Amino acid sequence: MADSVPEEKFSLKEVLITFQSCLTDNQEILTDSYVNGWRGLVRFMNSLGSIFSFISKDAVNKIQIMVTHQNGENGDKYETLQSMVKYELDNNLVDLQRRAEHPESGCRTLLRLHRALRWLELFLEKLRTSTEDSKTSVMCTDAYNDSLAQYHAWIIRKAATMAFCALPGRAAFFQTMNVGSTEQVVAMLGEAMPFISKVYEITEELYKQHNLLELP
Ligand SMILES: CCCCCCCC/C=C\CCCCCCCC(=O)N[C@@H](COP(=O)(O)O)[C@H](O)/C=C/CCCCCCCCCCCCC
Repeated sequence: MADSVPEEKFSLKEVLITFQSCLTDNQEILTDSYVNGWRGLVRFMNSLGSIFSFISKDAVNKIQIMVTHQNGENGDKYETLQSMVKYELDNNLVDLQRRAEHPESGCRTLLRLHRALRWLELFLEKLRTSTEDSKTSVMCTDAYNDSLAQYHAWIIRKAATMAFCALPGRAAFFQTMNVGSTEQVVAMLGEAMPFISKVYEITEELYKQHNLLELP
C-alpha cells in the first residue's frame, strides 16, 4: 500500500508574509513574490467554496499572464514591477488608449491585481478591527464598494456581492485562515498589513508617475 503523504496545512499567515518578501532594499517590488502572494490568496479563496470560482478564474488568468511574461525570452525585464513598467513603456508594449495590439501587457494585467490589493488592504483592516458580531459579508462588501467595484460592470458587481453573502461567519472564517486563536489572527493581521500597504503605495506611485492608473 502506498504511503499517504500528509496534506500540508494551509496557513494564511505564510501567504500574507509573502507580500513582505516583495520589497527589495531599494523599495522595488519583486514580481515573483507579488504573483506568489496572489497565488496563495486564490488557494485560500478556493477553499471557501465553488461560488467564488468565477473570481478565482479571473485571478488565475491574470496570474498566468504574468507568469508567461516572466518565463518569456525577456523574462529578466519582469524581475520587478519597476523594470517591467520601464521595459514595456520603452518598447511600446502597452495599449494606453484602448485595448488593441497588447491586450495582455504586464502593466494592464498587474493594474487589475493592484486594484484588488486595495480591496484586500481594506478588508483585512476591517477584519483586524472587527468585533465578534461583525459580519464578514458586510466587511467584504464595504471593502469592495470602496475599491474594486468602481472598475466593474453592473453584472460583475451583482455577482460579486451575491458571492460575498456566502462567506462564512467571522469565527468560521478565522478558523479557515488556520492561524490560531482570534488574538493570534488579529496580531498576524497587524504584522502583515504594513507590508501590504507599502506594496500598494509603491505600486500606486509607480503607476501614477507613468500615468498608467487608467489603462484600458
Ligand atoms: C484574511 C482574509 C484573506 C482574504 C483572502 C481573499 C482571497 C482573495 C483571493 C483572490 C481575490 C481575487 C482577486 C480578483 C482580481 C480581480 C481583477 C479584476 O478586477 N478583474 C476584472 C477586470 O478584468 P479585465 O476584464 O479588465 O481583464 C474582471 O472583470 C473580473 C471578473 C471577476 C470578478 C472579480 C470580483 C472581485 C472581487 C474581489 C474580492 C474577492 C473576495 C473573496 C472573498 C474572500
